[in-house]
Amino acid sequence: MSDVPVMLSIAGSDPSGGAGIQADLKTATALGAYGAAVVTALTVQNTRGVTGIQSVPPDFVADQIRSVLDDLDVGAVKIGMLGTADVVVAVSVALADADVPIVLDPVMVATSGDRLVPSDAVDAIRTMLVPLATVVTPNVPEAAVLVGADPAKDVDGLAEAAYALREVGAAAALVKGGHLGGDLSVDVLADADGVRSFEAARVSTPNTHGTGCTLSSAIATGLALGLPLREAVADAKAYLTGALLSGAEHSVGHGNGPVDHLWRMHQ
Ligand SMILES: Nc1ncnc2c1ncn2[C@@H]1O[C@H](COP(=O)(O)OP(=O)(O)OP(=O)(O)O)[C@@H](O)[C@H]1O
Ligand SMILES: Cc1ncc(COP(=O)(O)O)c(N)n1
Repeated sequence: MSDVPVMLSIAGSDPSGGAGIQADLKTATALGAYGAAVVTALTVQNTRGVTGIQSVPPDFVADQIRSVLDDLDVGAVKIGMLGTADVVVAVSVALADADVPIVLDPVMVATSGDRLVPSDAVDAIRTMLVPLATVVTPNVPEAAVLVGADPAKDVDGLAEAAYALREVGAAAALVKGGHLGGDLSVDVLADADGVRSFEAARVSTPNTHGTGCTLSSAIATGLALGLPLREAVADAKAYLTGALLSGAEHSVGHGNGPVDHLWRMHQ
């Protein structure tokens, strides 16, 4: 009997199914891992936006994490929306001694533009979680907030922000360029070996709900499967690009629809 690789997502719920833990579990499943999930917050959300947030008590989030880590052989953790500063603290304490790769998606704002965490939570993410991360995966505005600089305007700016995040204490940083526009969608990784960029043709589609969640959980799944970080990022980017291309052909909801997590099954 062989062990199943386990990816644990610690994130918020998106009841419309395209982002948050729902995206993470679909991604882990699609990529061949077992997906486990600790819920940190409930959102009232659909493809048009977020209209409510109910956070889970911090101790209850920590208890969920300990319960899963005590029992399952977790190969990698993905952290997404945390909701409040107290939940950030609880998650950092619960994970402090866990010997497992951590992918930190410092979720601050949804695709719809709705804010998902208050500003004191951002400070806690910077000081308590970034130093625990194997890789942190901010978009352009999130990277700017975390390093206290102007938002990147081009690929060189992505690299500068990625370097700066290593100074803040992340072992590696992947700054995502989805917000930069252009024919290519470029993300830049800074790790101990230097800088590498990951490019994909930009997909012309409104259906981008959940891209950030999907990329970070795909990276965590790759790490849980035993891939080195750069390979996990390359595979995750290819998986996300396929999901965007297939999602552009399918319609779910009436706003920014989701990517198609199960695109390989639909081919
Ligand atoms: N239209 C697109 N075509 C191809 N790749 C894209 C597109 N939009 C975003 N991406 C990719 O999706 C990932 C997430 O990028 P983005 O910078 O948008 O992060 P995010 O803001 O966290 O996500 P979201 O926009 O879902 O909130 C990155 O790998 C980015 O390059
Ligand atoms: C519960 C939850 N978590 C995260 C996001 C960000 O989603 P995106 O990947 O579109 O930035 C979201 N909209 N909802």
